[in-house]
Amino acid sequence: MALLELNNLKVHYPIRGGFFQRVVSHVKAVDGLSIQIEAGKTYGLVGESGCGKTTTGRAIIGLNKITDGNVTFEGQDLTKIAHKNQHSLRRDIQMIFQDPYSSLNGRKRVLDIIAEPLRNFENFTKEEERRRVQDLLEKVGLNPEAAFKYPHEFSGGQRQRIGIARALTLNPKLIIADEPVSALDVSVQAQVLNFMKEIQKEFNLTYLFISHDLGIVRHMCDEIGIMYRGRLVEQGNTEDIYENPQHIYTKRLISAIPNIDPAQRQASTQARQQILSSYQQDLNNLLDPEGKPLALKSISSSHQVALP
Ligand SMILES: Nc1ncnc2c1ncn2[C@@H]1O[C@H](COP(=O)(O)OP(=O)(O)OP(=O)(O)O)[C@@H](O)[C@H]1O
Repeated sequence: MALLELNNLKVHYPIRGGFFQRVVSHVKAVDGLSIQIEAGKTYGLVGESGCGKTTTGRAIIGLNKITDGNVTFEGQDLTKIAHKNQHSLRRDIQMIFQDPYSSLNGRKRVLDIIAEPLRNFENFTKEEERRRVQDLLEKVGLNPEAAFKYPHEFSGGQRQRIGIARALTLNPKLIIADEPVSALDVSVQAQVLNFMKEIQKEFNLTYLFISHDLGIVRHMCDEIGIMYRGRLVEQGNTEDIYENPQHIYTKRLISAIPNIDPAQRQASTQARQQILSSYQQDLNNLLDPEGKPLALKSISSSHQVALP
């Protein structure tokens, strides 16, 4: 049984107009989307801006109203179960947002940001809460003292690690990562993506990975779905689709990735190896906000990022 299933999902936004602000039409942001994600896998939802990726992610966690179709998590239809049970099921699904600069509340300490989901679901004492947050900070490679600082005291990559720690607080089964690195510069992108892969095994996570970047998706995902105007035009095993795209739209997207031509691939792989080893050096030299070396894990060869 798939962990998450979308069955003919439709999300239409009403457009209002006229004196009485009546609904005059709809934007069919998602219009009949069906996907299945197996536990422990990463499914990439890919497509150009405006095709409905974010709307899909938000509908799964209940931030957007579903017009039709359903979302099934561990066999339970999220659109049908009682509100109380929805609440407990939704602790198993967390989201990492695109922009680590705006998605963390700048007026709250990191402790309060990461503890927020805990406060909605658990009755932890202040001491238990602090311990849990500081454990998570260590897991994401930050100093536990970061708990008492504010988001503006961290770099973009560090902030995204804080966002990841917040998503991990409740030990979720599924994480929806909506363009998790597109606001970061390329060297930091590699660190965050590799880190997401590392924690996937440790925390037994399943990812729905939303991105417009086919290079990154190829590195991250077991399966992909190519989305166009609210629907899938093609889905399947990532390598199969990259090697042998069937739909004209997929072919166009893939042909637009630099260095995807097999003749050039070997050279670009060597170039990537070189860039990655220099990133590794940068990683080793990374310091936390207090100038101490960060406890980062190394990039293993199986976790290499396809750089542009
Ligand atoms: N609140 C809203 N009201 C009306 N239309 C909306 C709303 N939010 C999104 N849309 C429209 O729905 C469509 C899908 O938007 P969505 O943000 O899901 O796309 P996306 O693929 O995630 O794009 P991007 O990569 O640029 O974030 C777009 O046409 C967008 O303009």
